Amino acid sequence: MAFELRWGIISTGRIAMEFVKDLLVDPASRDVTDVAHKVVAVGSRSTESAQKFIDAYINGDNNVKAYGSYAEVFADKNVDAVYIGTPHTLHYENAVEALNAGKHVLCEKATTSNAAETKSLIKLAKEKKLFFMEALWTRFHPLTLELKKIAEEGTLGDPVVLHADLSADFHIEDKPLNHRMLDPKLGGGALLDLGPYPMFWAMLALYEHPSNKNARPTSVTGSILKSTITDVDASTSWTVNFTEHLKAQAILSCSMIAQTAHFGAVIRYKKGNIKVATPIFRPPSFTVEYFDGPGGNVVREETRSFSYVGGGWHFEADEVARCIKAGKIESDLWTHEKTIIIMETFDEVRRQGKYVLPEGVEKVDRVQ
Ligand SMILES: NC(=O)C1=CN([C@@H]2O[C@H](COP(=O)(O)OP(=O)(O)OC[C@H]3O[C@@H](n4cnc5c(N)ncnc54)[C@H](OP(=O)(O)O)[C@@H]3O)[C@@H](O)[C@H]2O)C=CC1
Ligand SMILES: O=C1OC[C@@H](O)[C@H](O)[C@H]1O
Repeated sequence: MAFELRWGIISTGRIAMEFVKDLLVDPASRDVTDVAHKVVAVGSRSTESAQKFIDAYINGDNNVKAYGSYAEVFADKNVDAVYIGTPHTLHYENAVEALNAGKHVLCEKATTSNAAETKSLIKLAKEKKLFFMEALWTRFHPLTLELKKIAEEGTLGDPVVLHADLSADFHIEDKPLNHRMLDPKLGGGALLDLGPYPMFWAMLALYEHPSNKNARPTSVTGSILKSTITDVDASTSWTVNFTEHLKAQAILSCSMIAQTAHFGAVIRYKKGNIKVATPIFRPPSFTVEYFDGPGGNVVREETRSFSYVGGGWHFEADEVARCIKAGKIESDLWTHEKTIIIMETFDEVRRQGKYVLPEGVEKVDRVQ
């Protein structure tokens, strides 16, 4: 009998819609039989919006509660886990409230405004013995699991350099100033929205590589180009070195004013490359190139492609359900530590690039 996780959703924006649509996909379509999902409540800043969301994406199911506040979702006894799909800078207070109400939490990326908030949330989750995870969905895709096996079985040797970019032209010139990509109060800009994905590939390929022995990054450099519309970052690049056990560097970038680059991520190993197709949040394929020797001539190339029913968010939902079923408070695949490292890196990039969030936005330890 599958363990059924009962979800409460807060917010009715684009990603909440994608996530809920995936919760409704039959787990059997992805060969999952141990866990299942049920949406029991949707909370929005207006009851009308919550009801519209239920009508549009949950087939108007009368058993799903429509609430005009997030607090009512947290208070609902039938909710086991809360999914947070609000803008980044609201995640902290939303997650604190959910955890204090005794709910497990899956929280969208960027987890919070800064690392101090993330650490504070994780401390609270531990105290309450509740599950907490950043919704880094790419980590749970079948493609990622397969790529990791190939990357770590030894033939390619250690990773040396990784390049990853995520850019998209958001046409910000046509957006209102309170749009979440433009408003500094909502943590607008490229880094907090798109940056988690280049950073994810660095974490997977470099941090998680067995030769790195879980060593944290040894240095970070960052450069920010501000938007001409508001004081958020339009294009950002950064490097992350892992030099304690590896000699490896990640060269990462993101932009909300450039078209998506033709390359996604390239991981360069001593004896080959892995090329991850774009878009790097949900790559359809990757190609492995094997070298003949030190000259770096490619002698063999293999491409693997992946497809499934749904958008790909259900894999992270399955992980949440499995962890909660097993009584875990964190995922082994996407640990609290990885989320903290990402947020610390973003703090440092913002510090170097002089992107300061407005007074009062960062609820814990404002970045100097
Ligand atoms: N994992 C992924 O693939 C993706 C993740 N994301 C992440 O999800 C979060 C939300 O992104 P997205 O869904 O695109 O954003 P949207 O603007 O589409 O939706 C955000 C929702 O948050 C709620 N909200 C609460 N307070 C505010 C506020 N002050 N301003 C605007 N909205 C508010 C609203 O719901 P209501 O009115 O019902 O309360 C709104 O619909 C971000 O942190 C982003 O990084 C985004 C896209 C993809
Ligand atoms: O998580 C995301 O992935 C896809 C992007 O389009 C989006 O802005 C971002 O939030």
